[in-house]
Amino acid sequence: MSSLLIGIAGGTASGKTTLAKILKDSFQDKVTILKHDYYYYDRSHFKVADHKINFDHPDSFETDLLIKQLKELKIGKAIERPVYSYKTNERLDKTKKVKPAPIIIVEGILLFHYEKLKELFDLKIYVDTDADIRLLRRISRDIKERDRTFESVKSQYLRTVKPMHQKYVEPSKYQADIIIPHGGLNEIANDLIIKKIKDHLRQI
Ligand SMILES: Nc1ncnc2c1ncn2[C@@H]1O[C@H](COP(=O)(O)OP(=O)(O)O)[C@@H](O)[C@H]1O
Ligand SMILES: O=c1ccn([C@@H]2O[C@H](COP(=O)(O)O)[C@@H](O)[C@H]2O)c(=O)[nH]1
Repeated sequence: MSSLLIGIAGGTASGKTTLAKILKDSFQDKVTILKHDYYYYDRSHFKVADHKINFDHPDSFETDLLIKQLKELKIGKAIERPVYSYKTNERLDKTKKVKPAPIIIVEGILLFHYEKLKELFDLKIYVDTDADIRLLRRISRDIKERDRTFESVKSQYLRTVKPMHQKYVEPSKYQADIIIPHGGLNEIANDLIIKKIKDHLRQI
């Protein structure tokens, strides 16, 4: 089985997970989703409040491991992916088994920054959402789901998230095959991607 590898990149809170979920709902067990975030290095020795961690720099991820595991999935082998906690900045001791599937979706802010990772994708999608909308979404999400305070989201955003977005994420947009404006619930774009996936499934 040759899997179709789809990369979904875009700034924080642009709608990457939302799009990946829409595709998963449409194709169910034919889709496996991986997040680059699972591959964050362990930073449990720092507290988020220390403001010393730059989670938005390309060196924060163990990207070589993601590349290795994607190559295994692509040839039909199951992998044991890392498990990361946003609440403690920790790579946990346990791993999680991920089975191969005809469609493998990877999502992450910086996927198209790395040459060797970028070239693995059969389809590269960049979800493009205005910075003010993304910031508002991130504030709500991080307070609700990632145990953060407004002050910590604000200072992290100004210190690292915004400058790294401008330096690394935004330029990587031009590596994409498709750029989706108003990310998340853009029905026309989502329908086009669904059609592309159906074409692939018909061929295998
Ligand atoms: N089109 C949209 N309209 C309103 N809220 C959205 C939309 N797309 C995503 N969201 C919300 O914004 C937050 C971030 O979206 P998410 O898909 O998780 O982004 P990402 O994976 O890029 O960080 C989530 O709370 C999600 O429910
Ligand atoms: O421990 C962590 C790990 C990551 N982050 C932030 O997460 C976003 C990437 O996730 P999205 O779902 O794409 O928003 C990135 O901007 C990191 O700053 C974190 O805060 N803590």
